[in-house]
Amino acid sequence: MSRDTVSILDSIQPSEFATEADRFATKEAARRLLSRLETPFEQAWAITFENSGLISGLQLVQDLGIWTKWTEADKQSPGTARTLDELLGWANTSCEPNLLRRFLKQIAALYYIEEVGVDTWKPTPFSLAMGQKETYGGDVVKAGMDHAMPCGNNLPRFLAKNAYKEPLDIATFDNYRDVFGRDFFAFVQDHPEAGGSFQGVMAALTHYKMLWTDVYDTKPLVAGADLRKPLFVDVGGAQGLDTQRLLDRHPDLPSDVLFVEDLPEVVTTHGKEKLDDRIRKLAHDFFQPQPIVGARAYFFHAVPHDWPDADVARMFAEVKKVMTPGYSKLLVYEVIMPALGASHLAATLDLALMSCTSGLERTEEAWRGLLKECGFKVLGISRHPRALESVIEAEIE
Ligand SMILES: C[S@@+](CC[C@H](N)C(=O)[O-])C[C@H]1O[C@@H](n2cnc3c(N)ncnc32)[C@H](O)[C@@H]1O
Repeated sequence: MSRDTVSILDSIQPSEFATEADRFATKEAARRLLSRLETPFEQAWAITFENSGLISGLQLVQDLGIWTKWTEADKQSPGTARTLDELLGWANTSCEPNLLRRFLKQIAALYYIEEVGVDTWKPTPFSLAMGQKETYGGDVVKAGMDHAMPCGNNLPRFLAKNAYKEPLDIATFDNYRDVFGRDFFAFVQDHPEAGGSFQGVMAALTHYKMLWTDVYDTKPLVAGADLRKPLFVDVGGAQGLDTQRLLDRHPDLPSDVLFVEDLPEVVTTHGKEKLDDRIRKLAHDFFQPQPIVGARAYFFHAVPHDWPDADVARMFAEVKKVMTPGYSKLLVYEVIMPALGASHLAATLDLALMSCTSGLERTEEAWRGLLKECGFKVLGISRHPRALESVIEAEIE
């Protein structure tokens, strides 16, 4: 009975699922299964010691340049097993063989590479993604090292010494500043490596999440627009993926109606994604006067959630000043936290925000209250059962 169960579980492959929703539902069931099968000790050990060793190993192999070389070599000869000597030969600096071996043993024991003989491993889709820039897998791991882990490590002590208040004031009470001496967005502006890993996570998440154009029907927005004026301003738009998606949905849009705004070093340094030439990128601080006046839509995706209410009110006030009443829309593509059954992605993001930016994921009630306070009327909320986020459409009240 038990052997049959093991072989059935071992035989399940992602390719057999008809839809992404089926794959996801089965993965979640497997997670629940693991939480029933693991002993409390196994769970505590996995959460702490396994993960801290694993993330160190993944980063070390990345620093040595081995993931990239392995992925390149695998394109020539897919699935080939590689020996320790071959992997060491790809390293960009010398490394003691037994040092690398010790890390690879743990990475294999946790199934992120496949051990097929003594000192011999095959890649997995995960390890190949670590070596491929376009997947941003390496950035997600590095951002864990740069931001999430040091901040998470500090958070319980920080909250204890601040009498367990919710951190909602960046200027006076911010965990990131407690760790790094400056708030998150100030710090990443002066530290391009840490800023780059954060931008990589953003891009990875945006690729992973549902297209906003599948959650919100963009046709009425475009049909009702005067295309002699700006159409869409993606505020804090990072690499511009959401603007590209709007253009993909409406491929006949003219030049000079689509704008992506972000901090100067994001616009100049971290833009890895290829955008259509019709999209204009601008360096703009959203707490300063908005330069694109009278656009049909000002779009904020995963931007307000980085900030407490007082700061969101300041950024919304700048767009409100240039919005045309009755024409311009405020579009906010954000998590709406349910009272019951938040997904682990939404709940984890919420805590990452608390830990790194004094931000938060908001409930529908909190969103409605905040928008009202800022002088906006909610016209509708577009949701999709499989989407992490919803699009709140609002206009000037
Ligand atoms: C969580 S990311 C979301 C990025 C993008 N909208 C997305 O969903 O992928 C927040 C973005 O806000 C930008 N940002 C932070 N402070 C800013 C400011 N004062 N002015 C403009 N952009 C800012 C960051 O650089 C970052 O790209």
